Amino acid sequence: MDDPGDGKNAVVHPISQQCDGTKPKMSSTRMILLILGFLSTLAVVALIAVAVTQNQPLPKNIKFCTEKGSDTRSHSWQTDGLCESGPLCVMASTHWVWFGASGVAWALFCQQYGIVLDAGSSHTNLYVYEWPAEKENDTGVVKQVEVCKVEGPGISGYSHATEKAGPSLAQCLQQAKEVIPSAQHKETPVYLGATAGMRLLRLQNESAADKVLSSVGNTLRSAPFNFQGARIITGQEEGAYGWITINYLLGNFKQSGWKKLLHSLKSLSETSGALDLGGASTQITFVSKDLSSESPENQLYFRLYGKDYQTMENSDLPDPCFHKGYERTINISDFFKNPCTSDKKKQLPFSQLYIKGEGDYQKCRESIQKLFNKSICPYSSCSFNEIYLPPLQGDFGAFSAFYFVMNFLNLTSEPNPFALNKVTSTIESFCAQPWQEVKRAYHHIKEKYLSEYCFSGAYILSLLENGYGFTENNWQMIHFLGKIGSSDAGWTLGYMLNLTNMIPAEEPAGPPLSHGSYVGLMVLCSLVLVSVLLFAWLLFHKPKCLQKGIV
Ligand SMILES: Nc1ccn([C@@H]2O[C@H](COP(=O)(O)OP(=O)(O)OP(=O)(O)O)[C@@H](O)[C@H]2O)c(=O)n1
Ligand SMILES: [Ca+2]
Repeated sequence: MDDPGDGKNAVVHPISQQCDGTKPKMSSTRMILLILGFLSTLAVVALIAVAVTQNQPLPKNIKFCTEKGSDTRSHSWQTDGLCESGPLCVMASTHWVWFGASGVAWALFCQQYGIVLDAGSSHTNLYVYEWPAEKENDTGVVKQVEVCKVEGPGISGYSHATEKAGPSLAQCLQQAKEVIPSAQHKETPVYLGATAGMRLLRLQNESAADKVLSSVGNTLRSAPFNFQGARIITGQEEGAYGWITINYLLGNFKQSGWKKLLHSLKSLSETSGALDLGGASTQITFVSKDLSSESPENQLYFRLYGKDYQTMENSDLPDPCFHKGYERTINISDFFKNPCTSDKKKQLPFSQLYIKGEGDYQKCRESIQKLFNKSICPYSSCSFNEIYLPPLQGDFGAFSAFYFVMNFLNLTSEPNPFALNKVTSTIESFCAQPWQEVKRAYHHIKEKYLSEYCFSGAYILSLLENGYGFTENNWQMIHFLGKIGSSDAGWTLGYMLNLTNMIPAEEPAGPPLSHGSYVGLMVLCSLVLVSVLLFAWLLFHKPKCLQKGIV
């Protein structure tokens, strides 16, 4: 700035030439005006362009509430018809959430819901998931808000009364209706996926399996939700969706992660493998360094059902995998009924078997080991039973029965997992406890589960060590997980993410600039505009003020 108090000391500046009464030449004034006009226009255009581009609606990611509804829970939102017509919604409830688009436009988004029923071999679980609609492609935003355990057996258990399979789900559907605001019911997708129990029933009795599916389909169709199908999923899908679930919940797909998932299989080594053990099947899923799969599915799936049985001379069957003092009677006809044992059917002179526990971990483990046939492998490496298994790699999240059993035995120590020898010795000493003692100590636990923890512990160790080849060295790469955050580890979340297109086919659409660059550019453009205007103002007003100073 020129010194207004002392004309002599005034800094000589093109503008100050006017203070001397010297008129600037017309051509240079016009030139300056032209430059100023050009710069202002440029700054205004840049400001508008940056703002418009940055705040463009992101088509796939945005959903608006469409109906008026009532809300019973603090994290759900009432909606208003205005939301149907455009991005501008009117706030009608204190529960509403407003998202500002950098001061240019405002929009309201509400919660979305999805329901998945996991129709397992032993039971059915209904899960309700919730996420803010506008963020559906962000990892970690989908959360389990409810789980309901269906009373009674798994749906495959209704093979003799197929019409009862559907109604068995009614109570959990009612619970879902209460959890999800009624305005959202119509647009809430509901999926049912049936696993090993139904796969086995389909092999045994296809028409019964169809009738069960049709019964559950009818019940789900008559619920107020958006029914999307009830089907039997393959073991490969179960493994893959379990893998998606845990990696989604662990945040391994965050931002660049989705890109990694889609574009660079190499960087997927940063994901966790998934180990699932159900009542009638088990899956291992992980990303292998070996990208050229020798096995077409590049995943492995196998069914394991029941236990090995021994030469039977009489109807007493000593079983080392049950506690000493434990007894159970089973019908031979039931035993040979399922497809995994039917080819071993024998004519026996008795109709029932009396299982008598021996509580011998070593013997139990040896019997189980015989299930894993490692003698033939048509590939460079196998788990067992001729199933391709590339070298193990990275961390693994182990859930379902892996978790139930390890959790019961207090062997799920995180973040410092127990060493393999500690796990083995714990299971061994648990198996050695007499049944009466076990029952007394754990009277609060369902007898069916309790009686099988010794077998399940030995089975898990056989599967992981002899089957998959985990050793003392990489055992601690296995993390036994029940939940991650508020969501259960399992295939259902991954299934829903896939079917609702929340696993984007390409990197999620986002604003072209990062927030920092956007703010920086806006500030820069604004500064240019302000400077230009200030310059223009000085150009036209300074003479007077300076003249005042000189007078
Ligand atoms: N609290 C629990 C719940 C289940 N289990 C046992 O864990 C096994 C697996 O249960 P789950 O994962 O629910 O199996 P499903 O999904 O029904 O079976 P699948 O996936 O094979 O269809 C069952 O044998 C059950 O006895 C357990 O020990 N403790
Ligand atoms: Ca399961």
